[in-house]
Order: sequence, then structure tokens, then C-alpha cells
Amino acid sequence: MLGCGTVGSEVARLLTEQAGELAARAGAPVELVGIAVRRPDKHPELPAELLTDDAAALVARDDVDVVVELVGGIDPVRSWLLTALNAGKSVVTANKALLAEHSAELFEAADAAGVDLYFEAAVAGAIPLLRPLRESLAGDRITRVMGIVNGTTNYILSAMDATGAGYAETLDEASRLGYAEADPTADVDGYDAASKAAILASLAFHSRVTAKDVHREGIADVTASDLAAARTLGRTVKLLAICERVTADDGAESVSARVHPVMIPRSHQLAGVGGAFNAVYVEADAAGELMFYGQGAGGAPTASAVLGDLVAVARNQVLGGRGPRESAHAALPVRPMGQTPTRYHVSLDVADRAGVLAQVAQAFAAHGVSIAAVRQRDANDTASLVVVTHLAPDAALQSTVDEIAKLDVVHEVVSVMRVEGEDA
Ligand SMILES: NC(=O)C1=CN([C@@H]2O[C@H](COP(=O)(O)OP(=O)(O)OC[C@H]3O[C@@H](n4cnc5c(N)ncnc54)[C@H](O)[C@@H]3O)[C@@H](O)[C@H]2O)C=CC1
Ligand SMILES: N[C@@H](CC=O)C(=O)O
Ligand code: NA
Repeated sequence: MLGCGTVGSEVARLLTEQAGELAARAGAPVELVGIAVRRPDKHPELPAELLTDDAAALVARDDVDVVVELVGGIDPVRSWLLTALNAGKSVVTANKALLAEHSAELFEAADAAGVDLYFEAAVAGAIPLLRPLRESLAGDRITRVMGIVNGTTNYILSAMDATGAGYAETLDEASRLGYAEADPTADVDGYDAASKAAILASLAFHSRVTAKDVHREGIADVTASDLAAARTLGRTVKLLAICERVTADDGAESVSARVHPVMIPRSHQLAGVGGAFNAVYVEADAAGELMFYGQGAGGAPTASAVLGDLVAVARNQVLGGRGPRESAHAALPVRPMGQTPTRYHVSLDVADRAGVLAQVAQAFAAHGVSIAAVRQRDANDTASLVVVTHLAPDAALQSTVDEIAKLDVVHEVVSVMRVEGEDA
């Protein structure tokens, strides 16, 4: 095992406590033969004879059949895992950052050596999600995967929404509870969710999607007043990962993958997903709509997914086989965000006089954006105007907002957010 922090310590505990049952399920003992950590002296709780600070040497040992990687980050982990795979050792990892950038080379190495590369813990923690996509739904045609895949930002947004708590104190609490990444900007700026979206889109659409292909916006710009405004409208704000199969008029298919804050009605099932919980909808032609829900972060929940993979790998080794390979045969191109159909919620403070609504409506019309609903509330000589659009290319919506912001009659663009799951 490489790394013994929040997740690794729980994996080590469960491997020890459940050794007998795991052996019975795997068909052979699953024995922890070594643990690489940065500072062995900081781990008096672990057997000293297992500890090393030399991960590369541990990976190379002859008595290692499987490498469980719980360090995180890209380098030097990438070279350790390639070395392991090239030497015929299966790999179990929770490292979404690495998989979202280098899965092609890792899968190729696993294929060449005929070994397993499993990573259920990398997306949505404890929730069985990747195996259902890779195996249970292999006979169906998935059209959409959408949900909350980052526990830290969901914890922060839930707390801000429920108590009006500040951003910084809530982030500290999420780090203390072991949800946040070593560098929590990976969570708040949406990098972690974007890595997960890349992994989900690759598996769902049998294509190669990397983190760079995912449009990414974090929650740093979501303010307490955004959440308060959403609340008065019966809505809330969630950071969603949305992966879609988009079919153009000529029938050509592409993949859209994005991560950004989204306003959803409080009646939406995702609105009730609080704390570090994750929830993901999958839509497929034959299956219809499926929903996966559970703990998306934290030591023990993530360790559950790691151990599930470890037992699967051990079973494969006992039987002399391996699990499913990468399936990227569809090779769908990635659609740029500007061409992705989205819907906007735009909240404006405008002058309260005749013709204002017409000017705002004209700006939407000029960009071919159709309006679904308008609400106006007056206060003295200004009015608050809320416009919700129908689906339009994201670039057209952005241009509309830019133009509206320049209108003399618009005092302030109070908030602009994409919406999901409502007509108005
Ligand atoms: N914490 C969570 O809720 C979840 C974490 N993950 C992923 O699991 C992985 C581990 O995350 P955490 O346990 O939270 O991290 P952590 O920071 O608590 O633990 C990292 C471990 O790696 C060790 N390490 C760092 N550099 C090393 C080196 N050069 N050589 C040997 N050991 C080294 C550290 O000593 C520590 O034991 C990451 O890839 C993370 O993205 C995935 C899902 C959930
Ligand atoms: N930092 C991540 C951990 C799990 O993947 C999160 O907050 O979801
Ligand atoms: Na999972």
C-alpha cells in the first residue's frame, strides 16, 4: 500500500480487522506486506516492519502482487503505477487526478501485462458507480450522467445554505473531517469534480475524455447572497458535474462534460443531498433513469470502495483472469462549452420605467435566446427582474449577459447561474 493518510489508514484497519472474511471472499489471504508513507516515524500505530518511505522499492518487491495507491497527485505516483503494471502487478487506486490525465497510458500498460486497474474509490467515494457504468450498463446506451461528485464543496454549500455560515470556516471544517484534498483549492475550484467528470464521461460514453476537456467552474464566486437569492425563489445552488451525449442535427454525436454551480429547485432530489454526500443520476436508453447516492468522501467510506476493488482483483488473480478492459471504442469528440446547450437564470436590478423589459427582452432575442419566464418585483425607483431562459448554446447566453450588463437601464447584474430541472 502506498500512502496511509485519511483513506489509507482506514484501508489498513479494515484489512487487519476483516482479514478472515476477506480471505474467504477472495479465495486466498489478502495480506498487507508493506506500507509506504512520507514519514514512517509519524506512524507509531502501524507495525514498524511494514513501514518504508521508499515507495518505488516497495512496488518493485517480488512478494507484492497488488499495489494499492492512496498517496494522490500525479508525479511520482504515475511512474510507480506504470512500474507496477509493467511488472504484472494489478493496481487499485483512488487517484482521480492521475486517472483523469493519464488513464490511456495506464490502461495500455494494464492491457499489455494482462492485469487489473481498478479505481472505484476515485469517483463518489463509497458509492458503487464506476463498476455499474463499466459492467452492469455495458449493454445499454448511456445518454447522461449528472450529479454531485465533490463532498467538500457540497459540505460547504449545504452549510452556507442551512446556516448562512461563511465560506472559510466551513472549508476548514471539511478539511478537518478528511473530505478535502491535500490542497483544498482542488475541491473549491472544481478541479476534483472535473477529474471525476472526465472519468465518468470516458466510462459512460466509451471515449477518452481528460480533465482538460471538461469545462470547469468552482464555487469560489458563489456568495451567501447568491444562496439567499436562490432561497427566496424556492431554489438552492449545487456544484454539479454534467456529462452528456449530444446529438447534432446531422446525427453526429459528441460528448459534453462540465462542472459548474447550478441553481436547482428545492424540490429537486439533488437539493436534498447534504454534507459530504454525493448523488449521481445516470440516464440510459433502456434502463431509463437511475440514481446512485451515498458518502462521497471521508476515510472509511472511501476505504470501502478500495477494499471492494481489492477483493475483485484478488478474486481475478485466484482464478487466473482479469476484469474488464478499458472500452474507448466510440472515440466521441468533445463538444466545446460554448456549443453546449444550457439554460440560464439571470437576476438584474433595473430602472423601474416603461420600456425596460422590452430592452432586456430584445437583448435575449438578438442572440436567439428564448425566454421561459420573467418575474419582476418593484422597490422604489428600481425593480428586480429575474429571467429564466430555454435551452440555448452557452456562448449565446454569455453574449446576451455581456450585452445586458452594458444597458443603461440595467443598474446591476445581481447573479447569473445555469439552471437544471425546472421550467421556470
Ligand atoms: N479523503 C477522501 O475523502 C478521498 C480521497 N481520495 C483520494 O485518495 C488519495 C489519498 O487521499 P487522502 O488519504 O485523503 O490523503 P492524505 O493526504 O491523508 O494521505 C496521503 C498519504 O500519502 C503519503 N505520501 C505522500 N507522499 C508520499 C511519498 N512521496 N512516498 C510515500 N508516501 C507518501 C502520506 O504520508 C500520507 O500517508 C488521493 O488520491 C485522494 O484524491 C479519493 C476519495 C475520497
Ligand atoms: N476531496 C474529495 C474527496 C473525495 O473524492 C471530495 O471532497 O469529494
Ligand atoms: Na465510487
